[in-house]
Amino acid sequence: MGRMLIAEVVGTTGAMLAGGTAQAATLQGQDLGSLAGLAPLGVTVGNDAVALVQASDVVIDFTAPAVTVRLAALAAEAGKALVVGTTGLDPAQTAAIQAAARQAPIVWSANMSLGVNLLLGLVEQAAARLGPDYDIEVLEMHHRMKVDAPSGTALALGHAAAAGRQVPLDEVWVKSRDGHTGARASGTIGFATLRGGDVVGDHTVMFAGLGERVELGHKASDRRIYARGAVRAALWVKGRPPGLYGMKDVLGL
Ligand SMILES: NC(=O)C1=CN([C@@H]2O[C@H](COP(=O)(O)OP(=O)(O)OC[C@H]3O[C@@H](n4cnc5c(N)ncnc54)[C@H](OP(=O)(O)O)[C@@H]3O)[C@@H](O)[C@H]2O)C=CC1
Ligand SMILES: O=C(O)C1=N[C@H](C(=O)O)C[C@H](O)C1
Repeated sequence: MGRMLIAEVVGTTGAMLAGGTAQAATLQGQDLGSLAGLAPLGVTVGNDAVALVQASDVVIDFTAPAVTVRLAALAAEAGKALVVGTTGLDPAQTAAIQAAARQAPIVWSANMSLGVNLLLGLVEQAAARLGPDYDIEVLEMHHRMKVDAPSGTALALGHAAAAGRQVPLDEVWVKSRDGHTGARASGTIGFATLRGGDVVGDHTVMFAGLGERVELGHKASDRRIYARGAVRAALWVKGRPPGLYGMKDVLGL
């Protein structure tokens, strides 16, 4: 995603690349433009997150949960805006982002695409309308390099379905199944995770009733949609008051 984000920032009117950090020693000092397959930009990879936050109006983060928590703290300290795409945060890490959003404007979304954010509303509506006689299952597939499961998007879809039913997701979720599970408990929301190849991101929410099944889904075929959404969020969040925002706010959905 880092490379995609560089290309998207450079190609977007009104946006300018202030810098970027990476972890790998081999990347330090390399030109960010060359890394992204563009002409050299004269801006190189660093490893100083404090300097990056100081140099930026908005920081875009697609990394790993521990990095996101640190960046959110730095953004809060400096009062700088942050866009977070990273998934797989645990409850304590989630609380840290929420706390940082009291001092800085933060857009946080498990999926920056327009299609998925539209789907979230449709799923909430379907869950509310179809009612408890329809069993809800969320199925997702991603590329073999993905490290967290279920995907952030699958969990967001689960939250949307739970909101439609007016129940907290963590009281009804079944994140995986194995062995003698017994019959499906009524009212639960199940998750199934597939990993393989170069799948960009497939999500399906099934509402399985007796005699029919409704399926709502989204298939991403180009990771650029995420970068495009993130840069749009960055332009939107600059200058906003502190708070935790979502793509729904950015897209006006
Ligand atoms: N919200 C959305 O729309 C989307 C969210 N994502 C999420 O974004 C995250 C990243 O995904 P992806 O790009 O595929 O993952 P990658 O593993 O390819 O990239 C993660 C990057 O984070 C960097 N990183 C890790 N630790 C540090 C550190 N301490 N300082 C600086 N950089 C660091 C790594 O740098 P290095 O290479 O040097 O190790 C690497 O470049 C995941 O959580 C994924 O789920 C992905 C796509 C869309
Ligand atoms: O890691 C990915 O690739 C993606 N991660 C996000 C998620 O966990 O939902 C968004 C998208 O599905 C791609």
